[in-house]
Amino acid sequence: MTELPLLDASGIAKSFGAVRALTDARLTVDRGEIVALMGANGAGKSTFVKILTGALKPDAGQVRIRGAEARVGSPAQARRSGLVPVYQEPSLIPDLDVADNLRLADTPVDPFRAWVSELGIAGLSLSDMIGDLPLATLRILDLARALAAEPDVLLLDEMTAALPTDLVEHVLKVVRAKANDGLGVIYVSHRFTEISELCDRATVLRDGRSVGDLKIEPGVEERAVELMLGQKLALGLRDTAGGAAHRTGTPRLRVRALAAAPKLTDVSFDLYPGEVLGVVALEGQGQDELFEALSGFEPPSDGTIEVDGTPMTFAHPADAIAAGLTFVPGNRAEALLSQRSVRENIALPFSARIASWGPLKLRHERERVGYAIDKLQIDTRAQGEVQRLSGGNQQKVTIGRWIAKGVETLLLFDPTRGIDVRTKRQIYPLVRELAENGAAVLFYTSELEEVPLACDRAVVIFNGRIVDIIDAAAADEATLMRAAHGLTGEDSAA
Ligand SMILES: Nc1ncnc2c1ncn2[C@@H]1O[C@H](COP(=O)(O)OP(=O)(O)OP(=O)(O)O)[C@@H](O)[C@H]1O
Repeated sequence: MTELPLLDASGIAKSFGAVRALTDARLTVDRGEIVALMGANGAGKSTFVKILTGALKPDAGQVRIRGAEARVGSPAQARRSGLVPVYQEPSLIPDLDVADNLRLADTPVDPFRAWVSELGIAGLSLSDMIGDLPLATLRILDLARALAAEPDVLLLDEMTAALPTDLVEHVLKVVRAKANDGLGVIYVSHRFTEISELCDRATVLRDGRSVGDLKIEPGVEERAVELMLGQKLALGLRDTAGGAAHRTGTPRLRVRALAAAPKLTDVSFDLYPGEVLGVVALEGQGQDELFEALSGFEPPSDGTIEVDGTPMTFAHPADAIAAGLTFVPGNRAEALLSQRSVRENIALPFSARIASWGPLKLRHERERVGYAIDKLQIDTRAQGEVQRLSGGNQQKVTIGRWIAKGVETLLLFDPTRGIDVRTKRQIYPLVRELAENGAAVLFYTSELEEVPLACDRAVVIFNGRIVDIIDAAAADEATLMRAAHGLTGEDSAA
């Protein structure tokens, strides 16, 4: 007799007003199985995960656990049924410390601490304030909390989207080991490399409907994309030629011996107009401090920054903005006015010049906003409030703003977090177009495969210093990975 599936959800439907997020979603997970839930931005993945874990009530459908109807009417009920999520956005309360957050959710402290260190985070104190911790650490804490609850089915919604490669490796190892012990896992991700490394099977959603199941095997990627999008898409090619930058004359940004506590020790580079300069680093090598110093959020402790040949001191974000430096933070919550509309959010930078608005400018603004929405294919079905968009569509809004407005110097910190494969392919040429129109772009990405697709060169930061500068168009992931681990030249050949 074949064993009943651990989890079996079928016929799930959910609408938000006029938006039909799910019409007929289904999936099954067996004991010990890791199932990828795939779909383009806005396909309904997060809504599905929220329904399965009691955060949303479905309009229709059935959830069965080992063949018996399951009660998932609230998060507590779902948890008692063994279904435990890590949602797409960090769920810990920023104004409380770690210990208080654990108390609130009745999380046992010792297993939590054991999972935190197993997952690669050292030196966490229970008195650390959540609001002071980097996004990547928060994601690990969310996962450690979920594992400490001893689930039967773990639902991970883009858990790794903000994680650099080394932490991703820890997560994949732990999840695989738990599955080997019998845990069922639902794994939502836009990262194919992780899905093919980790998952046994994929189930694909398109426009709120389950459209197919695929066994993960070599060559499955193309078929998965076709199912997700309803059309074929060429993968793995750079769409635009590189080398728009002429690295002569005065750089837009000249950084020398920049240091910022605790991790940035000595970084020097030049960024030229017309150039997209990648930044490659594993978790906590100083990249957060570099972007905070350049955007005026945390003044550096040492070193110099010149913009177009003029020395600058950024004591406040306003100083960096006045010098033409635009920062797009990795944490979209910091960048968006969540209760305002998509259009208002994209038009935000225009309103800085409100005094000079006339009818022509307004029309120009509307056209530019429309252009960005169109170019990024932002799903505007729930456009009245940006917080109602899917995660990937919110991320597109943070970028769309600068596509609409145009920029001099753009500091992008992991800009494609949670964005689907098709839109990523649309974003790289748009970033390159900004550069070709004279912008200088600094582009940190936690996804190494983006470097050759988007950048001209990449600086590799290890231990707070630049250890390598790589010609990006030719850089493969293995080369970048070795460099990110601090292995260059002869070391890496060994
Ligand atoms: N509270 C809400 N109110 C209105 N619409 C919503 C709400 N939550 C989700 N939606 C809409 O439901 C649809 C599906 O969103 P969902 O977040 O489930 O997509 P997703 O597949 O997880 O996308 P992504 O890959 O971008 O995270 C989207 O059109 C979204 O705007």
